[in-house]
Amino acid sequence: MTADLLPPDEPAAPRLRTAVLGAGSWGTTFAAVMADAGCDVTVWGRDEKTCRQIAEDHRNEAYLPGIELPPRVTATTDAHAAVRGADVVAVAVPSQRARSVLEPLRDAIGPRTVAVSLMKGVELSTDRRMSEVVAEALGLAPERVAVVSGPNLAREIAQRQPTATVIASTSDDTARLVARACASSYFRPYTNPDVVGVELCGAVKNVIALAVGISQGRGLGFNTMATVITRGLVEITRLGLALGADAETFPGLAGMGDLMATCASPDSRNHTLGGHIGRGMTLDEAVAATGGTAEGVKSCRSVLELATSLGVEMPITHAVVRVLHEGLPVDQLAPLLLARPHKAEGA
Ligand SMILES: NC(=O)C1=CN([C@@H]2O[C@H](COP(=O)(O)OP(=O)(O)OC[C@H]3O[C@@H](n4cnc5c(N)ncnc54)[C@H](O)[C@@H]3O)[C@@H](O)[C@H]2O)C=CC1
Ligand SMILES: O=C(CO)COP(=O)(O)O
Repeated sequence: MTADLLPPDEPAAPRLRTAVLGAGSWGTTFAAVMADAGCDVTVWGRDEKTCRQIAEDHRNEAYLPGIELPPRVTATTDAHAAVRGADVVAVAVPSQRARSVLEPLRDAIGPRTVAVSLMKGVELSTDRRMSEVVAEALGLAPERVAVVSGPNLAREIAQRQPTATVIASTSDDTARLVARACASSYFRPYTNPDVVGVELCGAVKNVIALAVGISQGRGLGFNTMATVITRGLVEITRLGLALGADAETFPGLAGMGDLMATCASPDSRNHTLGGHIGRGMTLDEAVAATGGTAEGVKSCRSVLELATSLGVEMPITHAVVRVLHEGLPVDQLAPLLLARPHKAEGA
């Protein structure tokens, strides 16, 4: 409904001011999503040329070739200026870099600003989820932090193809503010109080997508893919429940939804990188050939550490760690998983 169609006693909600830290594919796309939802958006990026292109030409050719950005998206290399006075600050840098990007901004965050993690990783040095890193680095109470996670491949959303997502926060007010900042005719947010579950789904599905990519790179077909996805969801659920997540989150958009999108799409960096490994590249070659941020490469280790510390079995994640980081030959991955002792499906 446009402002002039509102009844006279219902004033239009004030336009939100938002910032996005990170001018890569998801940061730029989410900025466009928020602008299409009616926000004024400032993107912060490290690269001057990229910021100038976003602000002046309404494009980010390095990350979103051919996409025209809404004019309400601007950009700066001054992170303090970007976040000052913002109602919502969304963070979309590689997970392992988030703490160092955010800590210097602690004093620039306003007393009512809400921070949003768009990241799908787990910090290596601490095994912390990204919403925990965001809260710690910015000195915010957990209820001022939200997580956005779901089947959200950046390129499709930048083309304004319809999708849905999950906005998780321990505070319903925070989740609803973020939903208001990003809801549009093609982007439908659902709120969820289960931050732990939503966030783990986003991080671990990248590891499962690596495993699916590896199997496809080895020439294996749909039965293998379905097996890895289904058993992958079982291990995501097991870890989530051990950390207190809600069982209903896992078959939802952030769980099964994102697993399906990431494990099926050639746009997924994790899926693509897994394919390179399956076809015989070394990890360094695969990282270089893929480009962009494939979070599962690092987060598989922190996820496994987290699982081990809780006594949770995650055989697919463990196998991915062994192939990527411990020298297990890629053709040994399937035999390793299939040689495990037989058991009941629900055990
Ligand atoms: N691309 C996608 O479809 C989606 C990505 N995500 C998540 O969003 C996060 C960001 O991913 P993308 O935007 O896709 O990655 P990207 O690789 O497209 O962009 C990363 C951005 O971070 C910047 N960056 C790298 N190191 C930095 C540092 N030390 N300090 C500051 N900036 C730095 C890069 O210059 C680049 O602008 C990841 O956690 C990813 O899992 C979540 C949903 C969808
Ligand atoms: O998270 C994503 C889709 O929801 C993007 O996946 P990749 O990081 O593997 O490209």
